[in-house]
Amino acid sequence: MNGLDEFGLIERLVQRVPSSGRTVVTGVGDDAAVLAVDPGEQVLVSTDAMVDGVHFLTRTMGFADVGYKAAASTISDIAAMGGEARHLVVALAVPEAARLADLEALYDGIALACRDHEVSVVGGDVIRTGGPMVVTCTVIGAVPAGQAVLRSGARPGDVVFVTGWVGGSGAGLALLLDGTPVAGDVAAELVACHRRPRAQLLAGAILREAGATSLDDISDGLANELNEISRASGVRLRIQATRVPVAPAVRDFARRRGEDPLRYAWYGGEDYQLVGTAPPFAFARALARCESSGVKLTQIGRVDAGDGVIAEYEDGRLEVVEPRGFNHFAPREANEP
Ligand SMILES: Nc1ncnc2c1ncn2[C@@H]1O[C@H](COP(=O)(O)OP(=O)(O)O)[C@@H](O)[C@H]1O
Ligand SMILES: Cc1ncc(C[n+]2csc(CCOP(=O)(O)OP(=O)(O)O)c2C)c(N)n1
Ligand SMILES: [Mg+2]
Repeated sequence: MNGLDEFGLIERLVQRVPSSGRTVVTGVGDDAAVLAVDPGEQVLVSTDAMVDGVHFLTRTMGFADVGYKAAASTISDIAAMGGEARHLVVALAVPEAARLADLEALYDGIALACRDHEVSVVGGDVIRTGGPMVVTCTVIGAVPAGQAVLRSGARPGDVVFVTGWVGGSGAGLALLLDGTPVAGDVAAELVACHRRPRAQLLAGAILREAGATSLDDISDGLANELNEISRASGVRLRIQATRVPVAPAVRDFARRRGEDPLRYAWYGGEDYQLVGTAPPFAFARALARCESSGVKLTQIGRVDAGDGVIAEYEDGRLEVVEPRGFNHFAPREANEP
């Protein structure tokens, strides 16, 4: 580590990231951070690990991308509760072969994600490992007391919606792994979706305020997340497949590979868009606010009594959407979109 010991390394890395904020009483440097909460709030906490060889390869991501995505994908869990993200704690397991410049690039990626999402780093841990690099981010956020949007509130009659475009990250990964020839701008867009996802904090807050009844972020694929909501809420979700906003670049990419573009939306994962439900009047309110804020929001279906997720295709075909998608403990071939 260029002659730096553990404490020198921590100092060097922390210098690169935003570390103060309105609610930071004591940040990096003591046994624990001291954080203020406003009256009438509840605290949100979530953690996610990113592992070399599982979540990224040197072939698919640079170190700055790894840092950015580790932070943004963790922050996304706060968006999925309708909350405000505030602080990040970063635990870093550093393999023997890592160079200081790699860790600095990783931290520059974390710093950029912190700025984009208005979050500060208030602590962490650095350890050496004989195994692969592991970056674990823990995010701390807040939500008005009693207003966090759970997965369990969907009710028959609600609208099912998704934010933004989906499928880009899975297609970007397929492109990085197999190198399908596509136009330069299409390739750049798909790769950016995979490497630099953004947490949908504004959309989450708008949807909470408008009265969404459930929310989840797309880490493992739309098929998995819809099934999570169906299971937690005890309802059936009926999805109109043609309404799923598969990104135009994904359609282009899939066409060249002779694939169904929808597979990247159902099973690709890591889009970090939000999927959820709301009563029709609440959805209309959210849609108006999203339009005036430049947030894309699309109705993709309806909630019925029953269970499971059903997709309706243009030709009238109905299909059960199985909760298949990324699963760490499934056989390797089951994790391909
Ligand atoms: N090792 C663990 N110990 C305790 N809770 C866990 C553990 N791993 C996951 N969880 C919890 O299980 C739930 C589902 O986890 P996960 O599928 O990873 O959620 P998500 O896809 O939203 O990140 C979350 O509430 C998470 O905090
Ligand atoms: C090299 C490589 N192979 C496969 C993937 C795909 N992938 C890895 S983890 C994952 C799902 C999201 O990660 P997870 O740890 O399950 O996040 P969580 O659901 O806990 O938020 C996906 C789609 C990838 N990003 N990179
Ligand atoms: Mg998780």
